[in-house]
Amino acid sequence: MQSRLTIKDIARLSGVGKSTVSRVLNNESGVSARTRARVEAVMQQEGFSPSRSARAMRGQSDKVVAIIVTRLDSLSENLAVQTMLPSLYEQGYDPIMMESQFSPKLVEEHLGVLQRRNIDGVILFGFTGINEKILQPWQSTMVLMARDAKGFASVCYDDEGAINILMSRLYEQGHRHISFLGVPHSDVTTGLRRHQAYLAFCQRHALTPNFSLPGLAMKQGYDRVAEVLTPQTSALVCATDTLALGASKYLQQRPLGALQLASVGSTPLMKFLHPEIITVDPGYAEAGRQAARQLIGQITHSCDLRQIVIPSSLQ
Ligand SMILES: O=P(O)(O)OC[C@H]1O[C@H](O[C@H]2O[C@H](CO)[C@@H](O)[C@H](O)[C@H]2O)[C@H](O)[C@@H](O)[C@@H]1O
Repeated sequence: MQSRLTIKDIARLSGVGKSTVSRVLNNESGVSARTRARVEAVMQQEGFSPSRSARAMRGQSDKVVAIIVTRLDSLSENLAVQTMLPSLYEQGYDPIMMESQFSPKLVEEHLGVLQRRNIDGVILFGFTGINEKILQPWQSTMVLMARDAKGFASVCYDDEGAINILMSRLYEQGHRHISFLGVPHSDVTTGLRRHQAYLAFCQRHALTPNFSLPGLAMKQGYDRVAEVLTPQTSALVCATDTLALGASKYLQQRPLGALQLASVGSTPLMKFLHPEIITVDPGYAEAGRQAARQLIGQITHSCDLRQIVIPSSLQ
């Protein structure tokens, strides 16, 4: 049962000041482990769940959801977030943004804070290495983005489909020496699945694969593109727009003759800077819309936990 106690009451019962309780709630530093444990024990014992009442007292929204992105500077995640926000606002939800930096530990910490603040739900951009156990308390009020997990709602991209579309287009155009710049297999979706789709296409069409898997950063595309270029290479598929932007900068500085670039992303920046690059849109905007709709449905108990896969489309 939810308690009617205030932060002041918790401070009194724990023998600390209000600011210390607030620090514990916000997971801030400056509180000893012993004090933190004492305050948490009191809150648990009293069934204390502060945020709704605190928000209501401040005249703020009582409907709050969190969006945990992996990187605030990710073009693809921003596109998804941009379409989540209007749906959330429309239904009266205030979003809180957090960043995980691909750190499972940070995800755990963020979820701890959100749980203590008793928020309504979470949209979590997933990644390899997150311990699914820490997600369990959120099973009915969480939507995973770009990853699925048994028993959770999710919105994913068709990684294999995106690469197949690009490879088929290049093959139709007559390219037979197609290289690939990607992401290490430790990243199961953007890394392993996209690379495997490239290899499978090469095998089906008797093409010789030529690839490098540097990572997600633009600089890695710039630094490593030369590794995959041979005198025969006529096309290059990049697993992400960001890698393609790095590769194209390298190619601008050292022109190597005609080379058709292709990438997964189709972000506005890429379309503006390089309309000549063939791109596939994995459906980031649609994914954002669907995730917001799904989460609201879960919070209001009006929809099941669905696993949604957004189809890719050639742009
Ligand atoms: O360079 P970006 O615009 O950031 O796009 C790169 C890829 O970002 C996303 O994948 C990465 O983050 C996912 C969580 O959002 C994570 O699950 C995945 O392992 C990471 O590679 C996005 O899902 C991809 O489509 C982008 O290509």
